[in-house]
Amino acid sequence: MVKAWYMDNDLSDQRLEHHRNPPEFISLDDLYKKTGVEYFNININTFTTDGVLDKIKKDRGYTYEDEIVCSKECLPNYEEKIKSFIEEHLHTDEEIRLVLDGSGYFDVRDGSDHWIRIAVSAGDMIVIPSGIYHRFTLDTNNFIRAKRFFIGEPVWLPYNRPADEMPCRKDYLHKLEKGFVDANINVLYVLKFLKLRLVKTKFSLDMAEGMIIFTLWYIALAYNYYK
Ligand SMILES: CSCCC(=O)/C(O)=C/O
Ligand SMILES: [Fe+2]
Ligand code: NI
Repeated sequence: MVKAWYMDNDLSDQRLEHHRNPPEFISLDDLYKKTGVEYFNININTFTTDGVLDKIKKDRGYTYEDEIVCSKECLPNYEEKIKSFIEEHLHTDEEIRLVLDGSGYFDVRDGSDHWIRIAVSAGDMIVIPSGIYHRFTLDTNNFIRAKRFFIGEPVWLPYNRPADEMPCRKDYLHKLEKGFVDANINVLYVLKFLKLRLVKTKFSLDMAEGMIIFTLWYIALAYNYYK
């Protein structure tokens, strides 16, 4: 089960946990609010048939998938790859991983540039937004097997920090400033308010529902246009 915490500033072996003293854990809600990192819990025993992963893939347009195994035996150019994963970097696209076996740490920077460590193991699926500075390391088990997803043709290229002038970085900072959750909460408040008003003005519940679906559709269109 995933856990996330703020890291200490100790630069020794990155495969260790690196808790602060005392430890400062962070909930998945706060992780999303502070970084935009999303989390899904997937049942790895049933995911090929239960439809949960299929729905996520369909909703989010993940058209490509493959598997990566990080271990000395299985990863070509192991030392080099492990070194590049732990370098602080960003990508122009989301980094989407579903852990099937083993474990590891994804570290992401929050808005104040502090490292948050996300400990992932089997069943943990995380979506790291494009433009966020992050890194990956194996833990002391030295093994992880994960699915990688992508929208369209995969681009794995990391851009090491500093990459502050990249459009995806500016875009990410803009989203961070606006607040990852506030936008969703605002929409929910608007819809709740709308439903109350419509029902109060003697609209039938069905018509109110219809108006809300129309509003949602309109908001989605506007969002896609302006994002
Ligand atoms: C478990 S996936 C290996 C790490 C990786 O692919 C990546 O891009 C880290 O930033
Ligand atoms: Fe990455
Ligand atoms: Ni990467």
